[in-house]
This record gives sequence, C-alpha cells and structure tokens, in this order.
Amino acid sequence: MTSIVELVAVSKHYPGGPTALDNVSVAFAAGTFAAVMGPSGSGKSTLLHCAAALDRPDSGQVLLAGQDLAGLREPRLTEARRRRVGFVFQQYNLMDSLSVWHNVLLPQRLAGARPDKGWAREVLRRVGLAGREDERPARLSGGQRQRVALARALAGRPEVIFADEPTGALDLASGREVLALLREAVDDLGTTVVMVTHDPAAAGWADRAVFLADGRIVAELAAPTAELVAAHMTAVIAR
Ligand SMILES: Nc1ncnc2c1ncn2[C@@H]1O[C@H](COP(=O)(O)OP(=O)(O)OP(=O)(O)O)[C@@H](O)[C@H]1O
Repeated sequence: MTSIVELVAVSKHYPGGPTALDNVSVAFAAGTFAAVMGPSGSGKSTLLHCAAALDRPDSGQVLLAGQDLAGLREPRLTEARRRRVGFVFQQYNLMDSLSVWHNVLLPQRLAGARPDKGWAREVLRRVGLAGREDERPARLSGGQRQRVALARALAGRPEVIFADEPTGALDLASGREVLALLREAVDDLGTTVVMVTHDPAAAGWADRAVFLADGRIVAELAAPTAELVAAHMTAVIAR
C-alpha cells in the first residue's frame, strides 16, 4: 500500500482546551476513499487540518506524498498544499463576486500557475455544470454550489481531496450526488479522498471508516456500510 497521507504519533493540544489529538497514527492509501467519524469534539477537524497542512501538530510527523511537512516552512508549505491538495468544505467557500468559471480557476491563479482550461471545462462537465460557467454561485442551489466547489478542487489535479462535512448542508438527493462524484474522483481519476462526516450513510460511500473519540482512533471499519457505521458510532459514543 502506498500512503499518500500519513500521520505518525501526531498530538495537538489547544491552549486551555482538552487534547484535540492524542498520539494519532493513521495512513491513507493512494486512490482510496476514507471517512473520518466520531462524536462532536473528538478531533476530526483537527486531524483533517493537520493532515492537510492547514495546522501544525505539537508533535509527531505528517507525511504528504512522502514529504515531511514539519520540515517545510512558508512559502514551501503553502506550495506543497496547493500542488497536492484540494478542499471541499461544508459551506462551499465560493466567492460570490466571481462566476462559476472564475471560482474553479481561482486556486490555480492564486498559486501563480497557468490554469489548465481544457481540464477545468472537463471537470465542470463531470460535475454536471457544463454551460453554467458564467453564472454566479448565489444563483445556484446548495447541491450545485457544492459541485462547483468539487470542480474547483479537481481542477488542480490534486492527489488528495480533504472534505470537511461536504454533505452537511445539503438535502439527501444533493448529498448523494456529491458523494457519487467524490467516489468517481477516486475510481476514475485515482484521487485520494479523506472525508470528515457525522453521517453513516455518507461513510457508506467510503472504502474505510476511521472512528475517533477523545482525540484517539478507537475503531476502524473496512468496506463500511451505513448500518455497520451506525452500529460502530453507537458503540463509540457508549464507551
Ligand atoms: N481553535 C481551537 N481552540 C481551542 N480549542 C479547540 C480549537 N479547535 C478545536 N478545539 C477543541 O479541540 C477538540 C477537538 O475539536 P475538533 O473540532 O477537532 O473536533 P470535531 O470532532 O471536528 O468536532 P465537530 O464534530 O463538533 O466539528 C474539541 O474539544 C475542541 O473544543
């Protein structure tokens, strides 16, 4: 198994708060879809932020495509993130003043790269938004906005997409569309997806579910189904 993201004995403590991550070691294999689950406050977002180089752990190592992030200072850290990582957030994080097309190209423009416009057109087609390039995000539904965010993530050909509750603000049908597209990114493009979710049905789309409680990994499930995940969540909460 080739890991694209690996955390080795990662701990993170916020001043005045509890230990958000306590000696966590976990590796995410290239070209797989993982769900990170756990009760509120268990450390899911902290794990995602440390893995994605949005935050630094207090101790331990984070390896992104074999590169130790602790050894990188700005601006090299930002460069590594921009080159290898795409993000999808619960609240889309689109720029309402820009068209769909310019939102999709924005990360590459910010990185000073020449955007691959042919690929950007292709990813918009893949997410079902061909012909909507000139619209403003505010005129789109939640599901469509999240599909713009996914196109934006895919446009940079990232090795890994980190998704933080990507279906948290969506109705069931739109959520399913977004999950199917994440699944396609894994199966058709070989992208790795690491998704934080509270929803057992969402985790059912993944190849693996990892359960956190009190900043530690307490359980794992290969080939999760919604039913198995729900049963595990109940057991984790009852600990
Ligand atoms: N910036 C911060 N400052 C202080 N404490 C923080 C900060 N971010 C997170 N924490 C604390 O660290 C712990 C882990 O938080 P984290 O957000 O990673 O959990 P989570 O599982 O993602 O929760 P949720 O499902 O509610 O989003 C919690 O106790 C939280 O209160």
